[in-house]
Amino acid sequence: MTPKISFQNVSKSFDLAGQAAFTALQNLDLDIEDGEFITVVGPSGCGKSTAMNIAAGLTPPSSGQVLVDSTPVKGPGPERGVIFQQYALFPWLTVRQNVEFGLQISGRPKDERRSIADHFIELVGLTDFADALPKMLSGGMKQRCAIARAYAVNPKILLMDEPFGALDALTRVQLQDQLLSMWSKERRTVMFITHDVDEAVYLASRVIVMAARPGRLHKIIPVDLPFPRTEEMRLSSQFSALRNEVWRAVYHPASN
Ligand SMILES: Nc1ncnc2c1ncn2[C@@H]1O[C@H](COP(=O)(O)OP(=O)(O)OP(=O)(O)O)[C@@H](O)[C@H]1O
Repeated sequence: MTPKISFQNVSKSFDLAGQAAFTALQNLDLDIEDGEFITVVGPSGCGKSTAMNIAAGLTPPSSGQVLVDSTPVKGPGPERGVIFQQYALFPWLTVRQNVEFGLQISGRPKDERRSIADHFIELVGLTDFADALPKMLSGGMKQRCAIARAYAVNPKILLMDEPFGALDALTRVQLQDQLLSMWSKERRTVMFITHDVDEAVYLASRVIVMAARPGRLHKIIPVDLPFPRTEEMRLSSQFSALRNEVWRAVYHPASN
């Protein structure tokens, strides 16, 4: 099967004034299958965001290439939705208007925009706040709105850079379940960066562990837990074994 996203020998260096170029990412080879949910973990500075930004078309690679559906990425595209840790909502638009925004740009008629937006607002549990402005929402609600907005434009790929990083533990767990439930209904290919080892194991079918200096792929850990994931699974011995394996790979890469 052709991978949905294919990193092919991707490297990125940054020229630092007066110093030798800094290698943020070195020779990344990674295939992500259509409909797959992968998480990416690794110590700070190992090139996770750099890799994602290259796939998003926001940063060009120094060498190598990323293919999406066998076509080299040359810039951002509507088939790739990007969600960052900051909510990036328009403060002067309501929840519904924020979610409709991307649909408006793509020229969808008004009625259609409204029904698509309402569908995704319901999916993320914000129906009662559809007419509220972002300033009236909690951090978790803003992030749900950002997710609904990204989903509404129907991207086949979601690139998520620590989207739940700023949230409290309970909201985070709720959003993880919501995201998985949307993913199973609306099957997308997801690349999700996180610093949270539990989150990495809970969400993914494979955890991609990166190492730093230079940023590179260290290990791929398959998560053999069935979907849908449940709260009981988090407490299982299989889950703890996986969590320990990921933890060791991230924090003790030399012995793994
Ligand atoms: N525009 C830039 N100019 C110079 N160096 C950069 C630039 N962007 C990233 N870097 C460097 O590249 C390395 C990788 O950064 P990146 O943001 O990809 O890491 P990360 O794994 O996502 O880190 P974190 O987990 O802390 O977010 C870091 O050392 C960073 O300082």
